[in-house]
Parts: sequence; C-alpha cells; structure tokens
Amino acid sequence: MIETRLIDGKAFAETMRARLKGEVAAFIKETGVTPGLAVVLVGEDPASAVYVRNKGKQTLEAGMASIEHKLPAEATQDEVLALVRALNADPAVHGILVQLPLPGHIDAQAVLATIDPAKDVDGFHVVNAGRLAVGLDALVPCTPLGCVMLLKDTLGSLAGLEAVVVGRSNIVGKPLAQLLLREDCTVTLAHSRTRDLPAVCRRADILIGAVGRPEMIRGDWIKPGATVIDVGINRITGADGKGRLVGDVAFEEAQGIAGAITPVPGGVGPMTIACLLANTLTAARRQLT
Ligand SMILES: NC(=O)C1=CN([C@@H]2O[C@H](COP(=O)(O)OP(=O)(O)OC[C@H]3O[C@@H](n4cnc5c(N)ncnc54)[C@H](OP(=O)(O)O)[C@@H]3O)[C@@H](O)[C@H]2O)C=CC1
Ligand SMILES: Nc1nc(=O)c2c([nH]1)NC[C@@H]1CN(c3ccc(C(=O)N[C@@H](CCC(=O)O)C(=O)O)cc3)C=[N+]21
Repeated sequence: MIETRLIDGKAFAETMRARLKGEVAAFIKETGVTPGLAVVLVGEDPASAVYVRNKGKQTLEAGMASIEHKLPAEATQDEVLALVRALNADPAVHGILVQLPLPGHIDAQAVLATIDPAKDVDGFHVVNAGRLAVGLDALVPCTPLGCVMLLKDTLGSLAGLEAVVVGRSNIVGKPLAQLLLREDCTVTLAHSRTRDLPAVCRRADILIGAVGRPEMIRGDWIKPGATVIDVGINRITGADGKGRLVGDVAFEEAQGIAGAITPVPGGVGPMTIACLLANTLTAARRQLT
C-alpha cells in the first residue's frame, strides 16, 4: 500500500500571493502605477459570483486595483463588446478577464477576440494560444499554469513522463497539453470519444482530470504511484442533503494508490487565482516597459 501525499495547492498559492504582494509594491514604487485587473461578469450565475468575489478580494490583498463590471444576463453582445473596448483603452486596466461561460446569446469567441492580447490575463485570445503553441512568450491560461507549477513542485523534472489529460477544452485541457509538452512529457489528450478511457488513464505517470463530472475517474484507473491533479469543481448534494464540492477524481478511492493527489477544494482552484494575479503583474510590466 502506497502512502498518498496530499498536494496542498492552497498553501502553495498563499506563498505565491505573499511573494507577489512584495513584487507589486516594488513595481508601484518604481513606476508609480498600480496594476489593475478588470473582471466582467454577465448575468447572475451564483457559482461565478463566488469566484469573482474571491478574485476581487485577493487582487486587493496583493496591492492591485480590482475593477468589477456586472452586466445583466440580458446584456447584448454589442454592449459586452463596447465594455471590452473601453477596458482595452483604459490605461488603469492592465488585465481583463471576462468570466465564462457567457449567456447563450453572446458569441464568446467574438468577445475573447476583442480583448487586447496584451491585457488577456486568461490567455484565451487566439494570439496567446498561438504563441503558446509555437513556443513564444505568451500570457498562459491560469489553471493549466497552476497545475504545472504543482507538478514541478511535487516531481521536479517532468521530462519523459507519460501525462494523460482527460478533457480537451480551450481553457484547460488543450493549453495544459501544450505546457506539459513544453516540460518534455509524452502527452495524451483524452475526451468523451476516447476508447477505453480507464486503460488510457492507467498508462499515466501524471493523470489530470478536467472533465466536469463528479468523481468520474475511479481509483482503479490510477497507476500505482502516479501523480494526480484534479481540476474538476463539481457541486453535488451529499447524503446529508448539504451541498459540497467534489473533483473529477474519486478522492477516497485514490488513497493508497496515487503517489500524490490534489484535493478539491484546496488544490488547483486557489492556484488559478494566484496565477491570474501573477499574469496581471506580468501584463502591467510589459505594458509599461
Ligand atoms: N480549478 C479551477 O480553477 C478550474 C476548474 N474548472 C473545472 O474543470 C472542469 C472542466 O472544465 P472545462 O474544461 O471548462 O470543461 P468543458 O465542459 O469545457 O470540457 C470538458 C471536457 O471533458 C470531456 N468529457 C466530458 N465527458 C467525458 C467523459 N465521459 N469521458 C471523457 N471525457 C469527457 C469533454 O469531451 P468532448 O470535448 O469530447 O466533449 C471536454 O473535452 C469543470 O469541473 C470546471 O468547473 C475549470 C476551470 C478552472
Ligand atoms: N474567464 C474565466 N477564467 C477562469 O479562470 C474561469 C472562468 N472564466 N470561469 C469559471 C472557471 C472556474 N474557475 C475557478 C477559479 C477558482 C476556483 C477556486 O478558487 N476554488 C477554491 C474554492 C472553491 C469554493 O469553495 O467555492 C478551491 O477549489 O479550493 C475555482 C474555480 C475559474 N474559471
């Protein structure tokens, strides 16, 4: 039986934010400019509202300015685009995040394409996605970046390891595959059409769940000793009738099999916000020099 290590993303993110706070203070002293992060929320999705609130609070704690724009769910595409253009032109705004998903009547790709790539702290603009893919300096999506930081902290070099990412979204799976490739992993991107997913997962030295299905990845899909990163954030109702968060991996089943695993909550989520703040400072630096 293996002793499974817990990968403490919450503690790692706290350390990162403390370091960032110092860097932000030095930046302000040097330039006289406070880095500003603008967050755009369209509609009243309660889960999104929680993330937006956490982001806003931690932005302020790091010494940066937080600018929040809440539009009603009925806002038109033109209204959203006009707001993004105004934020592009605002010199107090160095980073722009449009919370996804957007209401169905809004074309998310058109909104992302309108964000100035230099202010695209989510790294979702095709210019940043393309730059990442060809190996140029880019603003890198926060969740994948946080996953790779935790992996390198846990394992050291990732070179030569078999990495299996379950999920191929533009915001998590695909950019994560690019980052793992950059770390010299052998990368497999699995998805809903993958044949024999349990067998594919069992090959992985590094197994990442980014699916959005509660505890879909079972204990016996994990190769003994593998490092498991759980990106999933699923709100379920427990046996006691109370709501709770679970990941895409059956966490209890993984105990004694995985070499190390991230919990949900307290794993990848806090890293996403810390990386967002880091990207905002990077973007501000590049805009001023
Ligand atoms: N911790 C954090 O900071 C963040 C967490 N999340 C969470 O991560 C999860 C994934 O998010 P996101 O990437 O946006 O999700 P998407 O819904 O955009 O993508 C889900 C992916 O999972 C695949 N998939 C769905 N069902 C199966 C299945 N039965 N077997 C194999 N693959 C399947 C889909 O395949 P296909 O392409 O074939 O449809 C798709 O590629 C969610 O729980 C989300 O809440 C997201 C962002 C940040
Ligand atoms: N443009 C855009 N960029 C995103 O990065 C983005 C997005 N849209 N839409 C939604 C997803 C989801 N996401 C999370 C961020 C932090 C936590 C987080 O901090 N979670 C904590 C606490 C969770 C809780 O208790 O509610 C944890 O896992 O420990 C979770 C999820 C960012 N996303």
